[in-house]
Amino acid sequence: MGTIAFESVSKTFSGQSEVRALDGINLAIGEGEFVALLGPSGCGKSTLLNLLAGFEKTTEGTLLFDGKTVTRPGPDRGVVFQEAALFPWLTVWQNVIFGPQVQGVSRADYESKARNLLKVVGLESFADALPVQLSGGMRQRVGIARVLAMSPKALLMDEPFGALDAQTRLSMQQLLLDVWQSLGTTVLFVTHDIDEAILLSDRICVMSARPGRIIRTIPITLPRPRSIASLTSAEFVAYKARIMSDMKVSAAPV
Ligand SMILES: Nc1ncnc2c1ncn2[C@@H]1O[C@H](COP(=O)(O)OP(=O)(O)OP(=O)(O)O)[C@@H](O)[C@H]1O
Repeated sequence: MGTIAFESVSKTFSGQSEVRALDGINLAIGEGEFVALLGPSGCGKSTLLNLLAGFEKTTEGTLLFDGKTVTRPGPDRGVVFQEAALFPWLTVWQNVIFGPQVQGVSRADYESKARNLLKVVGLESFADALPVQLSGGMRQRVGIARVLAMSPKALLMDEPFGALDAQTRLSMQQLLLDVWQSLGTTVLFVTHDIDEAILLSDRICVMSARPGRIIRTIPITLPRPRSIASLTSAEFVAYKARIMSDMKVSAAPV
């Protein structure tokens, strides 16, 4: 469960001027797979994720989640954005249990799961804190726990660590590797960051500038379980060189 299929999906935004954001996207993601979308700003990465989240509608093509056409948002697809959308007036614990409570899950069913999630994200001792008392990285940890508390079949992550400093970002990448390793949830992860895409994913889809197309799919076969130590392996560096060349990224002239 948690399978994703984009079949010839295109998206045009109409307004004063039309914007062809995505063109002919074909992408099949299997259960438990971790796929990164990598590409320049404005290439349609967020649009692709928003279609799958059910926030936007396709213009052409078919988009299936677990074999059913995506028509609206749903708890089977948990979305994590750059800034965790926490309720500032609720404690960490109340934020994490909010979704299951609203869904009518019984307290007995959500309580042990939520406690475990807080442990997994290293925030057991902050259960009673308010979001304002937390750092950006801690807030993002709560955001992830909050989404996972809904037991989604897929996690849709849109630059979730983009606003964090380099060191916090590394620790969040490690956390996500560990969470994914233990839960096996399907993940679609949007990023600009080549290192992040290689470290985390089973497969990287490189997108072109607008209109967004998938121009290259690169399987990443670095051994798992991975850790941030993988960032310095020779294999990792070889992947990076190849992707930089695919994306035509080169050192700026001095
Ligand atoms: N609601 C909208 N209405 C009109 N145009 C839009 C809308 N949403 C996105 N676009 C346009 O579609 C294109 C793709 O945007 P999108 O945000 O998906 O790109 P992105 O790859 O995620 O960029 P970034 O990495 O900068 O977030 C852009 O040109 C953007 O301006």
